[in-house]
Amino acid sequence: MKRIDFRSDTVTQPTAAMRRAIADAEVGDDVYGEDPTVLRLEAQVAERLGLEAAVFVPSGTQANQLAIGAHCRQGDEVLTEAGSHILHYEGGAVPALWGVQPQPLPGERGLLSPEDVRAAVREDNIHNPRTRLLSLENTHNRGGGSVWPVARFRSVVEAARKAGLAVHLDGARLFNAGVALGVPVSAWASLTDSTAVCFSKGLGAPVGSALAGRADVIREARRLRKRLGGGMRQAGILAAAALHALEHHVDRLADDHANARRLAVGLAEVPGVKVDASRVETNMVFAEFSRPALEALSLLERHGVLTNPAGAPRTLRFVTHLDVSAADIDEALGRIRRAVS
Ligand SMILES: Cc1ncc(COP(=O)(O)O)c(CN[C@H](C(=O)O)[C@H](C)O)c1O
Repeated sequence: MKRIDFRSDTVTQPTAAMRRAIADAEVGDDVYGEDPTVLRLEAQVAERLGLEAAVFVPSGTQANQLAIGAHCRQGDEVLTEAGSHILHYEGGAVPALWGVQPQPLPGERGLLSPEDVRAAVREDNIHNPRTRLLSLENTHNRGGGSVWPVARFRSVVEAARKAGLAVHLDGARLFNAGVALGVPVSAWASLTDSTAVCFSKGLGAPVGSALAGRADVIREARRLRKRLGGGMRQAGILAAAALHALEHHVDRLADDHANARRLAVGLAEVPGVKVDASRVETNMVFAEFSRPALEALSLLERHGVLTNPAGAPRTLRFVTHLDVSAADIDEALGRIRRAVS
């Protein structure tokens, strides 16, 4: 039975056209700054995000961690929403790599308010960690793929700036946010000091992310990347895939969003499954089952439908992507109906 894989949009496979772009890539030694394809990608990402510079990195996790290392010093504090990826899925890197204390702030579907930020910033007192950075996430993974309204994002960034904080955006799925609202990704990214974007998720590249930002931040991030062993040589073969993805796979994210809505509407009609289809904003569907999440996950897996836990006791996360079609959605719904009946 063909597996229908909703575990994540990280599972996408490079298309034949992308593989041709990889094979034809012009390359050089990127540690010497001589890989023309990496240089082209970094320039394009900076320009598209409305930021001064960018550095190509192997993963979204590394992009986020380089930002924290570049913005913060030991004993500093980073404010972030309580469900953020940097808190839950990066191996404790914030304290482990940088000696920085994360301060989780309860948000709603991953979004914060200016008041949340103002209330969390510590006064300058020798007892206190220094609140140095606000790290936001758009779309928000544990928030269900939620999108930040641009005006709200701007007001939260302004509150952080007034308090003297730098602002980082984990934009692993920022292109999904842009397609969902019909705005360029610079609408959010240009307001920040640094923004991470991933090519290896919905955009379908096999590997790679980028950190864009102020030139001084990216210079420091590049040094930290080398320190972490992230200096890559002929990385143009990976950058070519990212360039191909930026050219051919951004607009089609709307298909993933339509498939997510299709899945949500279908799941809402399955007995014993609870889904609020109106809350599906991008490529994620959070569905509550009438049994513990891991039991539901195993049951669906036995029927060839792969998912991941979503963080709540009975909820599974379904992520649509390049390798899931509308026909796959209908097939999966049939399998899920049979599985839970
Ligand atoms: C918001 C956000 N920021 C950063 C990352 C890290 O990207 P990678 O390190 O996996 O490239 C992810 C990956 N998210 C993955 C997924 O959703 O399946 C897992 C949870 O790590 C992410 O969702």
